[in-house]
Amino acid sequence: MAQETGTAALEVRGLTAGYGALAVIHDVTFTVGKGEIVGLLGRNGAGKTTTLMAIAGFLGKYTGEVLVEGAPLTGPSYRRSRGKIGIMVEGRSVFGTLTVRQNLQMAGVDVDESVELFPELRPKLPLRAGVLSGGEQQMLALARTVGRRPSVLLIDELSFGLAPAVSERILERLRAVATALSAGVVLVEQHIHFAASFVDRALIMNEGLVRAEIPASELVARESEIERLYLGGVDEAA
Ligand SMILES: Nc1ncnc2c1ncn2[C@@H]1O[C@H](COP(=O)(O)OP(=O)(O)OP(=O)(O)O)[C@@H](O)[C@H]1O
Repeated sequence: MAQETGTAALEVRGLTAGYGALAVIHDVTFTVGKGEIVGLLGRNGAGKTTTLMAIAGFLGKYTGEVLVEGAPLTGPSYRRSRGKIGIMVEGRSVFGTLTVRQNLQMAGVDVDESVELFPELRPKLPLRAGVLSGGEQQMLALARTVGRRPSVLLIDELSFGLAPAVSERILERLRAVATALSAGVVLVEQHIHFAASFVDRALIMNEGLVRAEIPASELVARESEIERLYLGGVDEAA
């Protein structure tokens, strides 16, 4: 499972961020080890996507600190995200009219390495990405994101809209990639049962705050408590 060795892949300290003057997430603090997958769970609007965007530096000014492999991130957002952080927030971000091979090449990734990490893509290389299934497109989007070998991967709802068996295969590939690259992964996942199978621990967010940190081994047993306190009505979480 987790392969934390020495310096963490990602440290988020006291991160407060939002849109314009409106802070949406507050004092978010957590660490992700190398090779570790941390799930981010929460109801709609809890601040999960905002957390990923803020870590990647896409939200302008904020308070707090983000460190990748011990080094604080500074500088324009594009430099951060193109370097040590890979972020996938908009689902299937592939070019439908280009081939799978061209999609990989356009992302600047090594095609041979990509198909080693994602063997399912090898027979699809000459096909236009638009004819791939939803799951295959999601895998291609993931391959494009991880192909530059980032230290940190921020992934939003990889399983959204996919059949459970397809989601499982993609999440298995994500686990293999995290291990192969020693990358720290933050994975937004709506389904507690998927999270229990594929993350090492989960952060439960509610109203922009991290309310609990729960090991994967306890997620299913504590499902009803989590649903009641954090994923249910707003007032109940107080
Ligand atoms: N571009 C934006 N401008 C202003 N407010 C925004 C913007 N994007 C999101 N928000 C607000 O920030 C809050 C958190 O949204 P966010 O998308 O981070 O939640 P989430 O946990 O990812 O939800 P979901 O599971 O529905 O995707 C919500 O109240 C949302 O309305």
